[in-house]
Amino acid sequence: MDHEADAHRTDLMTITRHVLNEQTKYPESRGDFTILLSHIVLGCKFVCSSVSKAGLAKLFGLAGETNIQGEEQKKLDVLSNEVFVKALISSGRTCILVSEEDEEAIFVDRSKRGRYIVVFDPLDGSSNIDCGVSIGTIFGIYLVKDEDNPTIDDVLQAGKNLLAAGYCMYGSACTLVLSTGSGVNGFTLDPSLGEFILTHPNIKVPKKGKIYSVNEGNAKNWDEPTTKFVEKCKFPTDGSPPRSLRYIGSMVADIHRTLLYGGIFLYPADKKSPNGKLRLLYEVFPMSYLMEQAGGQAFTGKQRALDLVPGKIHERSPVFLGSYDDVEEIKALYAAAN
Ligand SMILES: O=P(O)(O)OC[C@H]1O[C@](O)(COP(=O)(O)O)[C@@H](O)[C@@H]1O
Ligand SMILES: [Mg+2]
Ligand SMILES: [Mg+2]
Repeated sequence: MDHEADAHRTDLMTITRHVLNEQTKYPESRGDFTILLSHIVLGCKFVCSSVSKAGLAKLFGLAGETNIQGEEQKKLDVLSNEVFVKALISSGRTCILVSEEDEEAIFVDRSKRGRYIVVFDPLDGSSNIDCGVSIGTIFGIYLVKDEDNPTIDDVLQAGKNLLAAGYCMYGSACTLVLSTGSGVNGFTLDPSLGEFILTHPNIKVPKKGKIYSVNEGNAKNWDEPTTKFVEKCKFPTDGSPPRSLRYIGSMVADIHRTLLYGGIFLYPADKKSPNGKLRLLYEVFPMSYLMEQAGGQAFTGKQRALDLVPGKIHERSPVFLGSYDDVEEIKALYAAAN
């Protein structure tokens, strides 16, 4: 055997093995986190399979449509929520769940309770479902203070306290991007094997990007720093070429592109929505955590996004996140305006 060639062969790493490897860094670990993640992975596989069949809904009676027998079916975002709630509770490792789809936090029954809090957006970018554009699931994981007495204050923690965060994108491939606090890794589902395989090890967002991503339809209501930033992207005055605009309208897909290609994603405050649109706990925090773990930054217009402490579970926040240098630029514009 050619040992040199063998040494250069890349290891085949499944998500389960990756998480088990991470676990060995914590000798006191009881494997609870690994079990929790395996249930999140299960939820992602289930939703991925439902999303891929969404276009057939009318024929076969899948989510959100009336089937040929005239039976009403559940909408895909409602179905996804039920899948994740069930998968998380049955892991036996969660104590509080916060979902975009549920007005109140879910406190898990004592008999099935564990140490982890999971905040999640079961189906992000849901307006893109019907045209087959990429959508996803976003999640963040916190630890509860006292497993026997979980309270809502356990959920209202700063984003910097997250233990882990990730998203699964249901796009041309099903890709799960995860950080457990030591970098960011991306896994692609091999549909025939049913396994997520490490395809994007140690993702680092380029230090500076050539793309900006924003809903320009809101431009007439923007504040001055955002307006100036976008103007600079289109009409640079430093001799650099104009930046490209890319906006999918699914946060998962826009952030995935930003992580891999660099650039900046903006959902600013505006006159109509003074807190922006995106939800702090299950959209802004997990994505900001991933961006920082990949070497980028996340800023609210006033402060580091992960330093915010939510006052309520469905609170919103403006956010600017992406390549380190691009976020520095918007920070400088806000500093100059204040
Ligand atoms: O349509 P807009 O205002 O540009 O908003 C797009 C944003 O809204 C969202 O779709 C909100 O997510 P949901 O589909 O989970 O409600 C984000 O994914 C996306 O970044
Ligand atoms: Mg969303
Ligand atoms: Mg959603």
